[in-house]
Amino acid sequence: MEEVRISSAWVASHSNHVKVDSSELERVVDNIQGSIPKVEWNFEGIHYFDNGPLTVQYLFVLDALNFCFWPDKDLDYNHLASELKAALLNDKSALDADRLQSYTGPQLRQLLKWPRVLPLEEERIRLLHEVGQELERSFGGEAANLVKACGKSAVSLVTLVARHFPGFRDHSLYKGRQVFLYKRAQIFAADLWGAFKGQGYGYFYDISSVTIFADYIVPAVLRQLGVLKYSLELSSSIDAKNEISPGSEQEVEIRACSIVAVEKMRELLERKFGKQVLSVEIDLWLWAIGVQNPSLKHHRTLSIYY
Ligand SMILES: Nc1nc2c(c(CN[C@H]3C=C[C@H](O)[C@@H]3O)cn2[C@@H]2O[C@H](COP(=O)(O)O)[C@@H](O)[C@H]2O)c(=O)[nH]1
Repeated sequence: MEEVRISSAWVASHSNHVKVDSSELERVVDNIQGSIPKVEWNFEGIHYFDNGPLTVQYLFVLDALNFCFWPDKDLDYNHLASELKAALLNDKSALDADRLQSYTGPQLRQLLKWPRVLPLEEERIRLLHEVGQELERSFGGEAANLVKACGKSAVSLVTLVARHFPGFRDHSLYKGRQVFLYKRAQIFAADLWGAFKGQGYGYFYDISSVTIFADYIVPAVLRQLGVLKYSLELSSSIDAKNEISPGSEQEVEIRACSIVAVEKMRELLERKFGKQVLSVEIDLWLWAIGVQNPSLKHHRTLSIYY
């Protein structure tokens, strides 16, 4: 995703609150002796998988809702993934395009076995409807057709998803410029790649183009590793669990600098150790570290993008 790399690099070079610390980056890479620990996709064993188009539908709906869990301290991604799986095992048509268009908040809560209002619930419903309507209008109701239309290119898939589904257009304005981050659109491509083990619906000749998925866990891990350095003001705000406004300089810098840090890590792995690693693999390693550390302090932004 050239536009993600280029616009994130611009943010990093104009950043006021966040810096990528190259010497710490080198230390981290040396510590692991240039080998990114391998983390299996679905290491948690929570995802639906049947090796067919229903898996694609599942992953698309999952990534349409893959954002903002932190406002409810008991809710997390695992819950969403495993309850959507349970819903499909119980009723194979639960995520059909016509059904997606008719879910109400209480019905979604019931589907996810969640006892109270979900964070950003109205947005989740609006996005489910958007996915159902556009899948029906342009892709015969099936996310699998969306994937077939991308010609085995992850870049085309991300572009196609963003073009058809406004809820996936994860971008910001930073100092007047448009910055592209595309977290959920890119993670959809990566989830297909991971679930189908790079075969069939998961084969993309350009999977190396995908960047990390700028969420609230990976930046917190990079900060803990010392690779991201925050200003005193930003550090105190995050540690005090203050909310950071969506689209603020601080928020965009946190996300963009995380992308840049991992791209630099990738370059270093190649230059120093001759290793070619995908950003997706680094992402999964960092994310797995983060979710296994419940005391990790992450930034809190109300957003449908991550
Ligand atoms: N960068 C990055 N961010 C990711 C994921 C995933 C899940 N990926 C699945 C794919 C294969 C694996 O086996 C995973 O199961 C979720 N998130 C983000 O984390 C946050 C949720 O955190 P918590 O509130 O603690 O559940 C939220 O912003 C969510 O969007 C990832 O892989 N990379």
